[in-house]
Amino acid sequence: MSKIPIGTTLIESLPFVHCLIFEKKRILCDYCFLESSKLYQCSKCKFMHYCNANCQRSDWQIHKHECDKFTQFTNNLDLKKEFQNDIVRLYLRILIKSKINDQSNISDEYGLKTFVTLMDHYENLVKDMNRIKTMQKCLSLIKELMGVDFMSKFSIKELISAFGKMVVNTMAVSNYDLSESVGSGLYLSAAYYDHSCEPNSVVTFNGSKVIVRNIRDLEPNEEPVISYCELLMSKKQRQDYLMRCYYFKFLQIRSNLARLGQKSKSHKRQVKV
Ligand SMILES: C[S@@+](CC[C@H](N)C(=O)[O-])C[C@H]1O[C@@H](n2cnc3c(N)ncnc32)[C@H](O)[C@@H]1O
Repeated sequence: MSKIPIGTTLIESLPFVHCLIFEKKRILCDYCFLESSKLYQCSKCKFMHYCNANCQRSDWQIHKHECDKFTQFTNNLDLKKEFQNDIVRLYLRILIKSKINDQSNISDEYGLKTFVTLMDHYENLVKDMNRIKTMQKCLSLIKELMGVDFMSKFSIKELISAFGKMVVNTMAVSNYDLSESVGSGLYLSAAYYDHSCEPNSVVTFNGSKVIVRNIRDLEPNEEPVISYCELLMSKKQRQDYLMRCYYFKFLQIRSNLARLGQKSKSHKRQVKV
């Protein structure tokens, strides 16, 4: 096995689910997150905007389950306001894709993770009262929008696990120069990569596509690692942040030896939950 030269694209893939931040609606396409001088509104719900028919078609697999329900926003402005919160919309999309579309065992082209194999930190999450309150609030809004029939398709355990997978694995999607956040996305294989405060790889985005590249040569069997946090924070701040958001105490890069035999996997920025 030879070294992986610096700058190699380790992962370039579309999200499992993603959601444009509300402030960027009518500026960026809801599917590809790219700017367009002309965006076409979904004629039915009038809530989604796409740059072309291809993007609308690609999003339809999920949007067809929301579209009818989003029409309520015309008469229920309070509910519309609640759904400006990206976390609620992303959570709804995760529930649709994993269960209603039955995609929980499907991986992306790299095959490192499926929705089923993502970490959910179930035991930590159920003890985390702040996140549980946020989850309950999201669920009551999703129930109001989607109805009891939709909710009855999920067990409590599935709802908690899906929320855990969202908060532990979702990346905040930035624009091309990482200067501002444009949305959030759950990327299956990129979610395989662990955190390091001395990362050997970085995450960037092209629209809603994630791109992971190594920033130095990687030795054979060396795991790509990315940073989950702002590296300018003090060590204590980083440790607190990683514990609060990802439920682990960062000491050092986890030993590659412990990983031999696993498939090689490779910045993630936390969405605010
Ligand atoms: C997005 S997942 C990373 C992938 C995970 N290792 C897996 O195989 O599914 C994030 C979780 O991985 C674990 N993790 C990531 N980096 C770590 C590190 N440097 N030390 C200990 N645990 C880490 C934590 O449990 C964290 O919540």
